[in-house]
Amino acid sequence: MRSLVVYESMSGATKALAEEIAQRLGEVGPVRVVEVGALAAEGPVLGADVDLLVVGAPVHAFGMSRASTRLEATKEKSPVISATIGVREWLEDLTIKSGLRCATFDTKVLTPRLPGSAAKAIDKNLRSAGAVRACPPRTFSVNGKSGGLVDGELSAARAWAGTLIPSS
Ligand SMILES: Cc1cc2nc3c(=O)[nH]c(=O)nc-3n(C[C@H](O)[C@H](O)[C@H](O)COP(=O)(O)O)c2cc1C
Repeated sequence: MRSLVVYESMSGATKALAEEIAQRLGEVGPVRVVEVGALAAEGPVLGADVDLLVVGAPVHAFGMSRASTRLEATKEKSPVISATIGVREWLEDLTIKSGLRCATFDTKVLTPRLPGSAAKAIDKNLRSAGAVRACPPRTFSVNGKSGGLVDGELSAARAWAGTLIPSS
């Protein structure tokens, strides 16, 4: 199984999860983990050789980030990792093969627990573009806007990635 793990991240929490997920998926086949702006710079068409697409992003203002929320994030921490575009903008131009398996995740603060999901929005967009769900969207928790992952979330992400591997 060839996997592509795409992430957007401001201060590194979502990136750390993406790398953990990629490491687990790498146990069963080739995997690439890439920041969304870097991938978008390669063009809007996703390689036909990908079997599983995993996309992760932080929740900003109850959903996917926008240019304005990413600017706001730079006030929390600068420089940010995803400094060019976010998943929202990448999805606008994305072309994928029909039937591509996809899984989405997001990061959001543990307390106060706020409504809203980036993962659900990404999932909806990917399925509109022709992807099929490998599993429901998943949320992982962080300690405040740039306080890093809540303890246990890296191992939870690893376990979640394991559920994306089809049993042979
Ligand atoms: C501008 C901005 C808006 C945010 N809005 C929300 C929100 O609506 N709900 C929430 O739970 N967390 C919110 N957060 C916290 C982010 O989800 C958190 O910073 C992110 O998960 C950290 O991941 P990263 O290190 O990969 O950027 C917001 C953060 C920023 C910077």
